[in-house]
Amino acid sequence: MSRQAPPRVLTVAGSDSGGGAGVQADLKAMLALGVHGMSVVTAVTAQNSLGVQGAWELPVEAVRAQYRSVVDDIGVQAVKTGMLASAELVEAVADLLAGTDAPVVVDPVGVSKHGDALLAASALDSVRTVLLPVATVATPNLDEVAALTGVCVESEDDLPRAADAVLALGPRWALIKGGHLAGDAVDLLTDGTATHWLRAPRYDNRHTHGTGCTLASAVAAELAKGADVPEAVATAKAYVTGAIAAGFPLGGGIGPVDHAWERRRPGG
Ligand SMILES: Nc1ncnc2c1ncn2[C@@H]1O[C@H](COP(=O)(O)OP(=O)(O)O)[C@@H](O)[C@H]1O
Ligand SMILES: Cc1ncc(COP(=O)(O)O)c(N)n1
Repeated sequence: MSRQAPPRVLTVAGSDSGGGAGVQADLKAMLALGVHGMSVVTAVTAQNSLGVQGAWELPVEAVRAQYRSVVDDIGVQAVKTGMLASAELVEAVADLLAGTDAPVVVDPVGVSKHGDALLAASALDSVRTVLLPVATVATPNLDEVAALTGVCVESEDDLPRAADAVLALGPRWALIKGGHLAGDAVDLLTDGTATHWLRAPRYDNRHTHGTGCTLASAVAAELAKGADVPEAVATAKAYVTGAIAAGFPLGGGIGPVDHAWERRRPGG
């Protein structure tokens, strides 16, 4: 007797050879949260704990073909986007996503934790004008907020202004990640009407490679399972917080979060 398929979630993102961020992090988070993860690879990076040693974009045709293969046969209950590399890819992906009814989580990935560029400066305008308008939830970090809106966040008090500036670009919800501030790890979720502060203890752990990818994928997984946006974000925040607390050293630099932290707990 065959069982019913779990909810299906698609990541449209770059590959991280080191396995800590990008498509690899996305698929691990999706597995941990009980959905079937699928991928459209947009770019391949040679990457490890020390940095990004090289990056190669895939042709637009290859990105479109992967998307069609997945969506036309298997179907998706949620989509997450990550590294899109160039204006051409941002526009092609936004065009594909404009045709889906599934919720779309856009993580507007700009630079890696090591400071390496993952998006061409010339693509920022396309992110603003065609990608963010198709997002159900946009999840920028503070550097991405500054690059996209010009708003500089220096403390928690600036988060509402940042969220308003991101919402003005068209996503239904903005989740502003305050992970780069000092103090508690505070994020702000709003649709312009409802406002939810998400507060977690800051873990003094430098092994945070892949935090943003993991959070956005967890939001997509929960949306695919039927949660509404505030519920999905609350569950995803708890999941990424546990993964950061359990982040481990790997190589000589910044190690990854532990996607399987719940299974490693006693009794998990
Ligand atoms: N040291 C930390 N301890 C706990 N939570 C953190 C820590 N660093 C980041 N976070 C949280 O991880 C999530 C990802 O945020 P962030 O690291 O800012 O994203 P990005 O990877 O895009 O730079 C957010 O929920 C943020 O608050
Ligand atoms: C392919 C790819 N996608 C996204 C990130 C961002 O993750 P982080 O901000 O943790 O470096 C990355 N480093 N590599």
